[in-house]
This record gives sequence, structure tokens and C-alpha cells, in this order.
Amino acid sequence: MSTHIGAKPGDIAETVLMPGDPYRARWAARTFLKNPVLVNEVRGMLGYTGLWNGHRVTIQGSGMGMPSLSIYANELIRDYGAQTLIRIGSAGGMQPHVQLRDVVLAMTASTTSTPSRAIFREAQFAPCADFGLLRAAWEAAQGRKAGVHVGPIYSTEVFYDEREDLSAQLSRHGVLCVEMEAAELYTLAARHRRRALAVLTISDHLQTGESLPAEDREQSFGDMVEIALAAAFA
Ligand SMILES: O=P(O)(O)O[C@H]1O[C@H](CO)[C@@H](O)[C@H]1O
Ligand SMILES: O=c1cc[nH]c(=O)[nH]1
Repeated sequence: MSTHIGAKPGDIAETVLMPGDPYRARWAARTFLKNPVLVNEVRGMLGYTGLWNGHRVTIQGSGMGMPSLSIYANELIRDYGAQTLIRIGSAGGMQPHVQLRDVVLAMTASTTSTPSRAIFREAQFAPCADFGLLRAAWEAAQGRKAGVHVGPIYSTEVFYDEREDLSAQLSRHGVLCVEMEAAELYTLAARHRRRALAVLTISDHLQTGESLPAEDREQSFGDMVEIALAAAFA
């Protein structure tokens, strides 16, 4: 047991998929894993361990935002020895060619701040994905119906952002989409020499105002889960 995860030592696999939504963790575990076992329900942040193509995998909710993700990723790494951490999240599109239900593989994650920001003082650390995972995810994504994009994303600290000028500048610089966890996940992975990637599905669009309902965000993003699993064991 760690402070926020009730799993016993050995209950968590070396490969962990991390959706923000704990109910997405439950759906993904029941849909994609063989014999999924509930290994954590502290604070309702569900985590399951099971088998995918014979490989042990844990799917653990991270909660929303970098402070929450930081708690779970730190404990998964320090207390349970997680080696590969792949976020499977929803995101808001920030380019006209990035459409609802498209998948984005986050090469880099810009941010105004993360829970790790204070460490770097004047340095602007550039959180980036593990290249091997990114390449494997790209290969796994080929031939799928969903549009797939690789590139920079933005990890915001606030969902209800008053800084429209900032979104506009980021879009202008080619940022594909916005979410709330990847920059801290990439920073922690760099610090602890682990592999990390964020595989995201576009659930709404900042420029068109379109959005998918909560049930779809919980239960219909199968492409990103399959891509994440294939990349983890490539
Ligand atoms: O769908 P998840 O994985 O939670 O990801 C996105 O959705 C939440 C905001 O609605 C934030 O956590 C954001 O990063
Ligand atoms: O953080 C997020 C996630 C989905 N959509 C957004 O607009 N922001």
C-alpha cells in the first residue's frame, strides 16, 4: 500500500495505462484486459490489473490535473516500480485539421507550470515523450479509421482558462490540442528514467465548439487504448 493506492506489493504491473477518469479505467480494463482484477479503489480512483496478449498491464485512474496525476505517477514509480506509463486521455482540439475522435500522440507538452516547476528555477524544461514508445504508437496507429496526429500539445493547469490570447498563440505555434496531465507525467518519467507517452482522443474542439458527451469520453475511445497497449509491448 502507498499513501493513495491500496494495491499490495506485486499487484501493479510494470506497464501502467493512466486515464484521468477512473470509470474509463474500469471500462478499458473490462474491455481490453483478460481477467482484470480491481487493485485500487482508494478515493474511488479505480485501478485494475489484468493481461493483454499475455502481458501484465495495470490501468489506473490519475484524476484530473497535474497535481493529481503527480500523486499517482509518483507512487506508481516509487512504491510499485512502474517502468512504462502511458496516459490515455481526452483533449480539446486546437487546429482545424485535428477533429473530434482523432488520436493525438503527444511528442512534447508545453505548459505554464507543473508541480515540478520549482525545481527548474529559470530553466524552461521541455517535457517530451519517450521516442521508442512514440514511434511504436505511430506504427500501431497506421491503417486505423481514426485520424492520427503526432506533435506538440499543451498541458494546462486550468480547464476554464480565461487566457484566450494564450490558446491563440499556442495554436499559432502548431500546438495540436490541450489536456491537463502530460507535461508532469513526462517530467516525472525523465526524472526517474522511465518511459512515458500520452495518447489522446479529441473530445471537444476549442475552435469549433463541438464536444462529445461524458459517456463517449468514458467508454468509446478504444483506438487510443489499443494503440497504447500495442506501443507498450512493441
Ligand atoms: O479525460 P481525461 O483523461 O481526464 O483528460 C482530460 O479531461 C479532463 C478535463 O475534462 C482533464 O483531466 C483533461 O486532461
Ligand atoms: O483539458 C481538456 C480536455 C479536454 N478538452 C479541453 O478543452 N481541455
